Amino acid sequence: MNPVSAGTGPADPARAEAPADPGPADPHAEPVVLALGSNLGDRARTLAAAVRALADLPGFDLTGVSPAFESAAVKPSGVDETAPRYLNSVVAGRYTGTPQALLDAVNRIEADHGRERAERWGDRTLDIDIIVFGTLEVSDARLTIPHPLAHERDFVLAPWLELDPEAVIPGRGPVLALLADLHPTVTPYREIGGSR
Ligand SMILES: Nc1ncnc2c1ncn2[C@@H]1O[C@H](COP(=O)(O)OP(=O)(O)OP(=O)(O)O)[C@@H](O)[C@H]1O
Ligand SMILES: Nc1nc2c(c(=O)[nH]1)N=C(CO)CN2
Repeated sequence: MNPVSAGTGPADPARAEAPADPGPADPHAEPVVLALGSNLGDRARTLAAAVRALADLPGFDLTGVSPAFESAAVKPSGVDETAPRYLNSVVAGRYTGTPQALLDAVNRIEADHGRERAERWGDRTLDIDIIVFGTLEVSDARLTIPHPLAHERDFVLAPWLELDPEAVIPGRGPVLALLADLHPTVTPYREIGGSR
């Protein structure tokens, strides 16, 4: 089974006008899954803009965008019902660069959307985490892949499962089984996307 098997989810409406035949897939591209989150500002608009920025990224071929899910903010001290609620979505694609180059790119997209880093798990306009990068395992000062907390976050697993019912986190197991073990905190929101 393909550990990521991206591309089975709904297409991004923002790309509906793209040419129908994108040509053959790059054999060197790795299937990647990214988790997007926002709890400040116009969250749906920000997530849609982030999806478009990813689609425009050189070397990134967008293959799927999940519906958005809403949930209360998880803080280091636990669920904070007083904080602005999050919208989360998951994006699948194929990427030809290195994981570090993808991290640089997503950090730039976050910065372009006003992301500020003040406190751990602080409220944010946009967060983009790299969840998996093919079957690669990375552990260096800047990057841990698979994302070390993805398996325990239903705000990551629930949208990902919608996109890919066969998804697996290398070393952790099927997303379906991981999600079944969690107390559900998310509620469906709606499709993100929108026009440019
Ligand atoms: N898989 C990954 N995806 C994104 N960032 C990562 C990853 N692994 C390590 N990092 C590092 O984490 C740093 C902090 O990221 P960020 O501020 O977005 O964390 P956070 O979103 O608050 O927390 P969390 O990583 O638990 O979601 C980034 O600058 C990056 O170097
Ligand atoms: N509901 C929710 N809570 C969070 C989220 C998130 O995306 N959704 N992201 C965090 C740090 O990345 C911390 N807490």
